Amino acid sequence: MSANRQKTFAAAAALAYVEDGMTLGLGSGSTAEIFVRLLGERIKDGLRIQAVATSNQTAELAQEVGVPLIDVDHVNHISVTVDGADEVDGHFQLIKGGGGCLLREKIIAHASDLMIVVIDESKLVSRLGRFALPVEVDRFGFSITAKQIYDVLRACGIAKPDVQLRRKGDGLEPFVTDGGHYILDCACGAIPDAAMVDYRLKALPGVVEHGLFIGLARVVIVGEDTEARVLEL
Ligand SMILES: O=C[C@H](O)[C@H](O)[C@H](O)COP(=O)(O)O
Repeated sequence: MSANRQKTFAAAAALAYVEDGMTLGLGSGSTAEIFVRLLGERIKDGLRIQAVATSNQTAELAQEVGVPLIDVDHVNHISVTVDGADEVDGHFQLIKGGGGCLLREKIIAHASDLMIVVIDESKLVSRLGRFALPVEVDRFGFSITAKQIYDVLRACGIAKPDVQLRRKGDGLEPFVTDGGHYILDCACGAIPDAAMVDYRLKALPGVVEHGLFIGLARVVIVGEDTEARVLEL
């Protein structure tokens, strides 16, 4: 069965958490995009909400499908954020940032009363790390930061980390985030202690943010072939 169908079940189930008058955080990526499109349909049917987007791409889509956006610096309170993930483990720890939107996603998730993660089944893992961990870094001295990240990952028990600068599709130019930073993708194989990696990466001056989301998601909705499974902490 297609991952797209599973993503649609998950995104549709997240609508049950949306109520009139809420300010929502809109995540990024293909699953969050399905949610935004479904939200647009509800708004056409009379739902009244406003939203803040976690990427330029999501903002463009929201405008296209009629979801009213509010400037992030005019938001007082965000009730619910709905976002995708690249990996989710049994403790609701996430890897995010496959699309390079992790910084804004984390800012909005952290400011929300509730973060709901919508995924297809393939994203559930017993241990994080099969997906390369994206780390957003300042462009200045990124090679120095890459070396420091390598050392941190080694110190966290990852035997052979591989830290690579993310490039655009053409492979020539570095990928640049909405915030103007580079992404270093860190292949780890498995991450034995995500909390330690979180803490130690954040201590590096060149690291702007990383894709480990720990203690943020409280609801995970897993799209399956015929329905969605809602997991709550
Ligand atoms: O930067 C991108 C985001 O963290 C996405 O939410 C994540 O990569 C999952 O995307 P998708 O739903 O397309 O698999």
